[in-house]
Amino acid sequence: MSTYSKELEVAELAVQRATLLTKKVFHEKAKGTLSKDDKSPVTIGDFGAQALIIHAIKQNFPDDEVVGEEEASSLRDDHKLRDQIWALVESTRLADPSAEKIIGGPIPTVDAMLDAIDAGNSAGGSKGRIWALDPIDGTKGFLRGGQYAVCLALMVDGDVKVGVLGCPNLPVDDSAPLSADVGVDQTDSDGKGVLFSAVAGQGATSRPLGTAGLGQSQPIHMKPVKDISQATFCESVEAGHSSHGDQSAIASKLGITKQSVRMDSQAKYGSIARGAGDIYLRLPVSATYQEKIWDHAAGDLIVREAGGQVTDSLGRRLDFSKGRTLAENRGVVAAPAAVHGHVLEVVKEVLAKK
Ligand SMILES: Nc1ncnc2c1ncn2[C@@H]1O[C@H](COP(=O)(O)OS(=O)(=O)O)[C@@H](OP(=O)(O)O)[C@H]1O
Ligand SMILES: [Mg+2]
Ligand SMILES: [Mg+2]
Ligand SMILES: [Mg+2]
Repeated sequence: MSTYSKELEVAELAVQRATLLTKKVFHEKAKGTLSKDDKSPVTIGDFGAQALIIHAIKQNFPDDEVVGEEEASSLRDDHKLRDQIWALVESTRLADPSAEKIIGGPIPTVDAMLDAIDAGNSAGGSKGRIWALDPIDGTKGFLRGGQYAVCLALMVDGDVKVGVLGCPNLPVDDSAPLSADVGVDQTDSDGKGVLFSAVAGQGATSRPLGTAGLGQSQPIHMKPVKDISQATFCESVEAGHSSHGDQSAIASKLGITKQSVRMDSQAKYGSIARGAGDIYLRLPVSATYQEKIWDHAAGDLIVREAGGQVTDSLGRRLDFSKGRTLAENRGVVAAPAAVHGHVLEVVKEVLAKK
């Protein structure tokens, strides 16, 4: 058995099961949305997916810790919302009973569900086995009908070893070109749904995120960039999450005339890892915001294992060992390894002029 094969299997199946739940909510008009203290949204889909994934981790690796985005305090008082989530969680099973068993079967009780959500409270850090979980990355995209991703990564002593991204609204086909509207008015109908995975030192793969079971996996690679002016660059939809102005200045300095592709979530990392896009730029808007580890851990590994390089805007590798945030990093620059240095020079030039 190769290293981390059990962790990869559990992570892939747990993410697949969680996407079955998020897909149900995606099609509901009422998504049980709450506004968190930082004013960002959370839905019954985020809570349910976090419960299912942490349950799968704890059944298989009881001593592992989890840094999960969500926590259950608001549900402990709001029984209506809690029961809505419980109904979803209870009704979400993998089609294959043996696969369902691998990820721990059903959650036994509503209290066990709340406890599973709250088990995502690890402080993170540089020691031991810690999973980083974003049950729905791009919640705003999820609510808008755009892209979103269910994201899970295992870190060992602060290094990402396994990364999985479930992207229900991206095309299955790795060779499908990135359409300019990939981030808006999306569906998860036929031909949609892809699961990206990587294990450190073992490459990156994609496979269909089928509802009946995971499809065959195949290796993915970033596209060699012959002429950077022809590159496709990806960025956030929300102007408050990354600086569209800086990113457009960087693109034009690189000679890129093509419109950027805007989409929510780590679907951006998956899209460049399989060569549908080339570059992901996330330049900081605020001097104080610290990126969260669950927004980057899986994508960082998948891009690097597909032949890319990922650093912050100062050229430092993303450091997942500093706790729940990337406290020592500023922004993200992800590109094929061969052109990353060039892109980074331009990033530094543009930021220096500010
Ligand atoms: N101010 C600020 N700056 C940078 N990033 C922020 C900020 N506020 C929130 N977030 C996080 O952005 C996550 C979604 O990032 P995306 O790249 O998908 O952004 S976007 O929604 O397309 O704009 C989003 O993840 P989810 O909450 O999982 O959706 C947030 O963790
Ligand atoms: Mg959020
Ligand atoms: Mg997120
Ligand atoms: Mg999230």
